[in-house]
Amino acid sequence: MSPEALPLLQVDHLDKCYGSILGCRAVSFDLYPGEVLAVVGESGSGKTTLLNCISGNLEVSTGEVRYLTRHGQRVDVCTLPEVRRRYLARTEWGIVRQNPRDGLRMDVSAGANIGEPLMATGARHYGSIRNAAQTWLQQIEIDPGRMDDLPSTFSGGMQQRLQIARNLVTQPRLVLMDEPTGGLDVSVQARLLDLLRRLVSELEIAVIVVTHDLAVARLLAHRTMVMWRGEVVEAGLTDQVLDDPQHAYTQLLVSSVLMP
Ligand SMILES: Nc1ncnc2c1ncn2[C@@H]1O[C@H](COP(=O)(O)OP(=O)(O)OP(=O)(O)O)[C@@H](O)[C@H]1O
Repeated sequence: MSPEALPLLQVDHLDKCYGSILGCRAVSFDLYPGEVLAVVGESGSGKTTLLNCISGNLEVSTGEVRYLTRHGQRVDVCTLPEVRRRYLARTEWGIVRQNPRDGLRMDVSAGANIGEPLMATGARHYGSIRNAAQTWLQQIEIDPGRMDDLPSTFSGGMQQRLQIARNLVTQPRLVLMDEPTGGLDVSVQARLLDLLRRLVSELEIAVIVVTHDLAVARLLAHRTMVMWRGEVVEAGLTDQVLDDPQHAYTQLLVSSVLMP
């Protein structure tokens, strides 16, 4: 991350209410190119609401989400016409969902799951698409010999790695991840986290990762933001937030992990 870089994303006083229910309130932060931000907090604290507002999948109540495109144009995701938002989602963003089945096409092969986003961004040469799929399968430690197998024949951890490859193959600039290791065995989680850490740093992607697992924040994120009841109660460098929490809720969150 270069010190003079402009923020890739600027979230400014974002509020989201579902009728009378608060989703999130007054959320503001900047995210720089190549930076990984963890959003942590208990269930119902507003993490997914925030992520969905940032991706434009959920209409905000008030506030702005400004994104700097590859072409140097700053756009407000909240007011961007649907067609332009879809274009950005296809060409500049990735979204990794907790359940790989929500982020994969289960009725096409593993290779096609990786090849499709490439085709959607203009790749046409069958041989090079297949080569790229093969290289990515190797990257995510899946035997390229399984290229023509359906994702349903893969384990949960393999499916999640495939979803990650499907999202990263187009070299997005911003990836949003919602509990990417949730629902996996601890040993599978550790392997996935290692892989994510390597890929994110090699490809210099900016990431917002929503998690209730502080170990995920510790391993992946440069900065961590703590949410409680829809609001950000603490934010800073991950080590600082987790080793020296200032807010009572963060202290509780950190100490509850330390308890046997
Ligand atoms: N579609 C909806 N309609 C009404 N209220 C909602 C809706 N989605 C979320 N909420 C409410 O918004 C608040 C924040 O929920 P959100 O799902 O963003 O939290 P979260 O931190 O992501 O929780 P989890 O970790 O369980 O996914 C909660 O009170 C929730 O009940």
